[in-house]
Amino acid sequence: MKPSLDVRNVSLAYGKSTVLRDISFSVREGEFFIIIGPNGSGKSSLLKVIAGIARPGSGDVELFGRPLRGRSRRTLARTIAVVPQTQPMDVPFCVAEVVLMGRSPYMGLLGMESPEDLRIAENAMSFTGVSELARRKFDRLSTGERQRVLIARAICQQPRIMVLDEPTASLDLAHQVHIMELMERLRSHDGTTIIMVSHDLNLAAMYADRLLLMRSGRIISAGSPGEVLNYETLERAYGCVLLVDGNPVKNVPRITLVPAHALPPKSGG
Ligand SMILES: Nc1ncnc2c1ncn2[C@@H]1O[C@H](COP(=O)(O)OP(=O)(O)OP(=O)(O)O)[C@@H](O)[C@H]1O
Repeated sequence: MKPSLDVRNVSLAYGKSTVLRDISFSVREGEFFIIIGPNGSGKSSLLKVIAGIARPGSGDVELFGRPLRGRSRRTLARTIAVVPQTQPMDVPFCVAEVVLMGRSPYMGLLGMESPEDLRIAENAMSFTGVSELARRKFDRLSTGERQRVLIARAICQQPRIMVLDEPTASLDLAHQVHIMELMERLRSHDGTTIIMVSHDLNLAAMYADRLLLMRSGRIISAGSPGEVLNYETLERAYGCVLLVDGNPVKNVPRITLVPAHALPPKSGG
């Protein structure tokens, strides 16, 4: 399959601080691709570069073989949709209005929605299970509800690539699985490429076709969950003691944090 995303030798600095160093990888069309790594390793910065929000100091990004550089926001928004980290925000709109904003890259100069735009927005709300919330104020929703509304908005863009920054953070277990299943359905039904940042290694292992493990702005490892999630690589990346064994539900590694008090006493001490 052809790559939907090609990142070549990308570096990024904020002022004098370099946060991405010579990053290269590609993502196939319809792939579920998850970026993992410790805090501050550059995951969100990488997503910003991929989505055209941050411009790399050097290197190139291509979407479906065409350079990202120079494309207008409107054109870009028809190819790639971003679901940002959910934070409480002051948005004076109801859910239906927020979701419909996802159609703006397709609307005319007057910004009037067509019956087709409304139909797409309704389908997106139904897909993410937020139709009953349509008239509620967005900023009064729970974190999980807001997350699903932002995903519905992104779906309205009808993107070929969906980029999500920690979409399951602060969600309960059922909602975490729900969000991951929604993404899996988008991938398998529509062939949408899913690129996600996650701190949940076990969830990532269950859903990702491939993982990218970062540390200090560099790629430490990339490949299938089985290739990336071994304890030497993970302990090097995270600097803590982990147990890696087999997941009883799926044939992928399972990661368990080992607290200091659970370690056997050192012999000869
Ligand atoms: N706008 C900014 N200006 C200056 N430094 C920034 C900015 N955004 C991020 N950084 C720094 O860049 C580095 C990488 O941050 P980034 O948010 O990409 O990491 P991350 O892997 O997503 O972290 P986390 O897991 O904590 O969300 C960090 O040291 C951070 O402090």
